[in-house]
Amino acid sequence: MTRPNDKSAIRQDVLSRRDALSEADRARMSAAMAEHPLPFLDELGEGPVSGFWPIRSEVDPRPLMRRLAQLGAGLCLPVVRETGLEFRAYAFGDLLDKAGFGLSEPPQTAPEARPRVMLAPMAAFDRFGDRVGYGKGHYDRAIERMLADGKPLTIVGLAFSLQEVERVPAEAHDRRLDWILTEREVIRPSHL
Ligand SMILES: Nc1nc2c(c(=O)[nH]1)N(C=O)[C@@H](CNc1ccc(C(=O)N[C@@H](CCC(=O)O)C(=O)O)cc1)CN2
Ligand SMILES: Nc1ncnc2c1ncn2[C@@H]1O[C@H](COP(=O)(O)OP(=O)(O)OP(=O)(O)O)[C@@H](O)[C@H]1O
Repeated sequence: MTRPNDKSAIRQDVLSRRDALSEADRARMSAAMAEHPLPFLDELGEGPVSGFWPIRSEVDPRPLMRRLAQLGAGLCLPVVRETGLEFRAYAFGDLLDKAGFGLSEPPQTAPEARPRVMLAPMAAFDRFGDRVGYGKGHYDRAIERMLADGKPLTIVGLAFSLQEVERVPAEAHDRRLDWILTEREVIRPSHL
């Protein structure tokens, strides 16, 4: 049996571990994460990559986003709306709006985008490809909505290796990750 509380206990535990990292360590590990051979390069020609603008002690996906942009990928970022997450185009240098929780988001004038590859923030993850987010179900619902158009979506979870747990109590609505990137490795989840 999986109760929602299992996830919040894991979230709290792992986030306090992540908060204990120094800013210098986070920067070093975020840079290392961008240096791996990337298994989803073929998909880059098919549509934009959604990144995110880091908050608090999150992994910083921007070194990886820069590399992807240099490889020719278009980028987009999430925007929180009443109706759920929306993705809007972003290029380095564009201005972002400040939003709640320390978020930075593209303005409503930026064109809407449907990512082909999604870099997903995670509070915790396991090797089976299950993730825990901030508990709002934003990403779970956005993934559901995107897949409804029948087109492919490659979901890549990003986190520091110390955010790995033995097993996330996954629920029916959770979509598994295709890849996981940490500062140490590229993980192909074993979908058991
Ligand atoms: N960088 C980044 N951008 C993102 C997300 C994310 O996880 N990371 N999101 C992913 O969905 C969406 C924003 N969702 C968020 C939902 C809740 C909180 C938040 O901080 N909530 C509570 C509790 C957090 C906690 O457990 O520590 C709070 O601050 O009180 C932040 C972002 C879209 N953009
Ligand atoms: N596809 C979905 N459709 C409807 N409700 C959903 C869906 N996905 C998640 N939810 C609801 O959202 C809430 C949070 O879900 P969950 O605990 O899985 O969030 P999370 O994985 O931590 O967050 P996130 O996906 O935002 O990173 C739950 O109450 C869940 O029922």
